[in-house]
Amino acid sequence: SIKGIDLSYSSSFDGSSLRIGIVHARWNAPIIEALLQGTRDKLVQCGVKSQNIVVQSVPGSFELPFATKKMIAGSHVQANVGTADLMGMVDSTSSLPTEVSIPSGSFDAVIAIGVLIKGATMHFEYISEAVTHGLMNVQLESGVPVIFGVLTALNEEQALERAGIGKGANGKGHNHGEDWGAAAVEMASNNLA
Ligand SMILES: O=Nc1c(NC[C@H](O)[C@H](O)[C@H](O)CO)[nH]c(=O)[nH]c1=O
Repeated sequence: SIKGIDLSYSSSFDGSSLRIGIVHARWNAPIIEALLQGTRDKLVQCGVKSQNIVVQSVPGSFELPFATKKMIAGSHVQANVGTADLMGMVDSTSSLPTEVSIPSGSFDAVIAIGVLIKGATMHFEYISEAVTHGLMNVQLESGVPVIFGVLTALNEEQALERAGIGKGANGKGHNHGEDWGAAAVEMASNNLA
């Protein structure tokens, strides 16, 4: 489609050998949850194994660049046991969730997800600008693709529509998480080539 990513092309990438990180903010949680689900579904649809998807949350979008940098650098992240098991770092007697250190170079791409909604002050503009530049810097410095999954909405309805859960007259909208999942598989695959 003209507006979105040409999904038909990106679905030709095989995600079965990829390890993808997702860092998401917790502000506007219901919208985050929908975006996270859309992202996960698309990753799995592209062949990424669920145990190779490591999800970490941070308080808000302003924390996304720092957490993304740490995830790429390799540090203690709250990994699902599947990933830890895969790396042979956790015995089966451990309880969930497991804090393990994921070695650097573990992720082929990281998706940063946040929902910024304009309030009455300039807070929104400053965070949006800082987060956008921050994530771009992490990507260029690390050489690991960072997918920009931050909605910068002027009102809640705009955000809901972009998470595919809109309530407006023109329907529910499109879940942009699907585009981010497809972009992650494409960029990660090309980065390995
Ligand atoms: O203000 N609105 C928002 C917000 N503020 C918190 C900020 O990201 C950060 O967590 C704190 O400033 C602490 O550093 N974070 C969001 O993800 N969306 C918003 O809409």
